[in-house]
This record gives sequence, structure tokens and C-alpha cells, in this order.
Amino acid sequence: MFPRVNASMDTATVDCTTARDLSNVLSLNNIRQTLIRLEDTIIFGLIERAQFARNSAVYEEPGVEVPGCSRPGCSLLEYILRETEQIHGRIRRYTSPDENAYFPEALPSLLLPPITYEQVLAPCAASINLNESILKLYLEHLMPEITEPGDDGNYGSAAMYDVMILQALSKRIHYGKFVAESKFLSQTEKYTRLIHAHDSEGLMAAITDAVVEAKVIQRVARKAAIFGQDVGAAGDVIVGTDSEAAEQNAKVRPQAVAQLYKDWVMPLTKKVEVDYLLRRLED
Ligand SMILES: O=C(O)C(=O)C[C@]1(C(=O)O)C=C[C@@H](O)C=C1
Repeated sequence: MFPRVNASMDTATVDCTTARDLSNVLSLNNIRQTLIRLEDTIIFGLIERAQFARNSAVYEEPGVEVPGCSRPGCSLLEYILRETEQIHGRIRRYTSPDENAYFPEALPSLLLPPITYEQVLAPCAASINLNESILKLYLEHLMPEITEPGDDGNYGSAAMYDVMILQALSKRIHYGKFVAESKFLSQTEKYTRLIHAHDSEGLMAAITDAVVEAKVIQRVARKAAIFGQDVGAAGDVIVGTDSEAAEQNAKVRPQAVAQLYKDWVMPLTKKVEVDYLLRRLED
């Protein structure tokens, strides 16, 4: 997705960087398409996780005792998240500007040769990381919403889907950096004025598009209802998509997904946007 330069050791994936590539990457339309695609990943992850009980043991400390774990006594979720980041980190996941690690201080050295990405974002982008807030929102608000209380012993499966959802939420929310850059480039004078005045409220008002937000909320609820249907071999829908049936039978409640986006995903994306813009003009 991102234009790369100087990828000579990895010739199979060399991209040719052109001005057109960059304007594509930063077109608000294209960025919104990526946000829409990430909705699918998040909703499918929630549907998968919701089939298992809450399984609080996955989140408790002290958790599993694993020799060599970077934080002994951590919860099973933290252990799996940390170890997943170790493997993904070695194959360069967190060198990509659209990825943010939950444990950036513990990232391993690269197994594959590094890629030099075209500088699309301002330098401050690398130090904007809201993953701590995302983890808190997940454990305190989302988990109780999407899972039934209880313990079915499926700790590994539960934690595996937790990691998948956490990674997708992180990517979606930190995409706010690209949204912000795109908006800055299209109205540079206006944003420069607000940035120089350190006007975070003005920036928040400038990046907010209430019509788009309403559409996002409607769309994710609708997707949750549709993705949660059981479809027969003949294409017949076994669970209806009218709102009452959808709420009752859906694998994850459409209203819970809508609420997640309204209360958390979009506000955190907007926080990333404002944090980025406030520092956009730093060297
Ligand atoms: O699409 C945009 O313009 C965004 O800034 C993204 C987003 C979102 O998180 O979906 C956030 C703020 C806007 O009010 C609308 C939508």
C-alpha cells in the first residue's frame, strides 16, 4: 500500500515511487476506502470472539508462567500479544507507517532487510501511539459488550481473536494520521493557523464531518447484521436483517458495533488526527 524506495534487497516487492502514488495514498477517498475495509476485519473478528465466553482468566494477572516471557506474570492476552508482535516485528510489520505496536519498547531486530518507505507523514507520526487507550477500551468496554459472562475454557482461541481485533482497531484508529495529513494538505492555510494558535478545539471542529460519522455508524450496524446472518446453500438467509431480528439473532449485536464506533473508534481516530496536527509543523 505504501510507496517504498530503496528496497533493493527485496526486489520482488520494489515499488516505483511517483508523485501520483503519493497523491493516491493521501487522497481522502482512498483513505476512507481503507477505513471501510478495516470495518470488515473488525466486525468479523468480533463475530469470531463472541462465540466464546468472556473467559476472564485470559486477562488476569498473574497469568501463565512462560519461561522467557518478556514480562513474567503477565496475563495470557499480554503474553500472546507480545509474542505475536515479536514474530510480526521480525518480518518488518512495525516499520510500516500504518502499523503501531502495543509494546514498541520490546520490538525485536529485523529478520528481513529493512524497507525505506517514502516519507508520507510528518516526523511526529512515529511517536503517536494510542494503543494503551485501545487496550483499555477493549478490556473494559468492548469485551463485556460482545461476550457472554462465563468460562468455557477456550482461552487460546479467545486470546487469538482478541489479538486480531486489537491489531485491526489499532490500525483503524491510527489511520487518523493519514486522514489528518490529507486534510492538512487540502486546507494548509487554515490548519497552519489553528496549529500555530495551539487550538485543539478548533482543529477538532475542522476535522469533524458529522455526515460522514452518521454514515459510518449506520454502515457498521448494517454490516454487523449482514455478516452475522446464516446463509443456506441456496443463498437463502436464515436470520432476518430487520433490526429486531438482527439484534436478537446476530452473532454480535449490530447496536454494540454501532456504539463501539460512535463512542470509541471515531473519537480515538479524531484524537489521533488532532494529536498529529498539533505537532504537524515540528521538524
Ligand atoms: O473520514 C474522515 O474525514 C475522518 O476524519 C474519519 C472519521 C472516522 O473516524 O470515521 C473521523 C472524523 C470525521 O468526523 C469523520 C470520520
